[in-house]
Amino acid sequence: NSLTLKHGAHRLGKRTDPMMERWRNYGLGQFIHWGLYAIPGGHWNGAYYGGAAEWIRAWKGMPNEQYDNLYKEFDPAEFDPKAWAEQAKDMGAKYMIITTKHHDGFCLWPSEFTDYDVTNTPYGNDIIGPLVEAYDAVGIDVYLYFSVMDWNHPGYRSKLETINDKEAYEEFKEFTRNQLLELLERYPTTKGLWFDGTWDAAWKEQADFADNLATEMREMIPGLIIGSRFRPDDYGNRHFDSNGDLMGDYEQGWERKLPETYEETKGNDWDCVMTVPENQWGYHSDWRGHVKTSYELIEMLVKSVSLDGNFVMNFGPNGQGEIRQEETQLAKEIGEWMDKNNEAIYGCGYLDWEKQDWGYYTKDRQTGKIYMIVFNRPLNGALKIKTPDKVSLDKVYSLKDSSQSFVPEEIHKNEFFIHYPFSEHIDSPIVIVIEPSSNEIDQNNS
Ligand SMILES: C[C@@H]1N[C@@H](c2cn(-c3ccccc3)nn2)[C@H](O)[C@@H]1O
Repeated sequence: NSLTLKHGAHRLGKRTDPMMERWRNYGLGQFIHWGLYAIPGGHWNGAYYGGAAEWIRAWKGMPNEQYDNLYKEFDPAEFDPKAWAEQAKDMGAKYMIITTKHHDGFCLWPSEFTDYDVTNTPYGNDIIGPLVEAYDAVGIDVYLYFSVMDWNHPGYRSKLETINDKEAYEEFKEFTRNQLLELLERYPTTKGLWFDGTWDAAWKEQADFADNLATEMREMIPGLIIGSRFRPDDYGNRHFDSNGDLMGDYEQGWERKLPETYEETKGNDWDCVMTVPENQWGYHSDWRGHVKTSYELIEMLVKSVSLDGNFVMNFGPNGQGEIRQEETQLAKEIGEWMDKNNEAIYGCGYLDWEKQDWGYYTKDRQTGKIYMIVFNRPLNGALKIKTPDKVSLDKVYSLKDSSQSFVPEEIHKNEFFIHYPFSEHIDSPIVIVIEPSSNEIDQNNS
């Protein structure tokens, strides 16, 4: 039996409007984490910080007042929003999420409501506006990342214990509302907000405030897309309300991890946001541990799309506003693969055929075309396919060369082998297209 919630999910099932349709067909996105934390880049006073670089202020090796004076050094001479947008375009990203304000509270836009923003730095200019403009100009939709948690604001509290806490927090809520409405006012082409820093107990008590604020934001920009990490329900639950229903427009919980099965996605829209190293969002000058290859990132992208999600790869520009060489190389390699294979990504999603060891299926939601994206080729070159009843595989060909067609060998009822001649050296995933046969429709109509 379900609880009656005032501030639980306001919609069951997926949004079906055009803005959300556009969102679910993106496939690939770019996250950009940029701010004052890029200046120390994971080091301070010659010491190495092993945590996430954008969290360096929380490290005992970084005295708060020293961090809080970094804004006096912010002057990114190499910042080139057009170049960033061009690179993202070449990589094949369809949307970009930019940190407007991270947990440290520093604002990359001129905010009327705080002095802790770009205008009070040697650089002095708005960062967000030129980025929105540059990305809009190349047709990449922009989403604004906003951290509710704000270590700089005097009214911020992680929990509300005293009367003072509650009074201070009321000011903080007003400040948060003001900044969000200001962002939507200043950047009306933004398609949505990516909220973070909403796990605090204090925020989890703000169901009514957050619900009203979400309504207000959607009135300002109809169709605005907001994930499940923004608001708490009547009992402080985020992502899924106390009845287990998804709050917001898509599930936003897949941070540095991916679902394994379609069942885990609960049939919701979702995005996965992913770091290149194990756990660095902001710029760290000394990446340690495993740094993902473009092969791994492409596999995560394909896996996301095969389970009806979007995959968002993170970039952390340095204190001068440069994209680091490792990320430039990855963007180039991913872009090369996307140039040849994006037909199997854009506008595609989950296919309910049994997953096979060789890789992932995606299905074009418009045409019904099926794509086999092969990562693990069997030593005998035989790619197994198990189909539902009444499906025949009468048009199968290589995406790279549609004249290279295949005649599947039926080995059992609804079970086939495609014998792919893995003669030439192949070091990136190949895509085989299966065009749905019309006879299934005939049979349905027969
Ligand atoms: C999108 C990513 N979310 C931020 C984050 C994640 N976390 C976090 C906090 C507690 C447990 C697990 C993760 N804290 N901040 C990271 O700093 C980055 O912005």
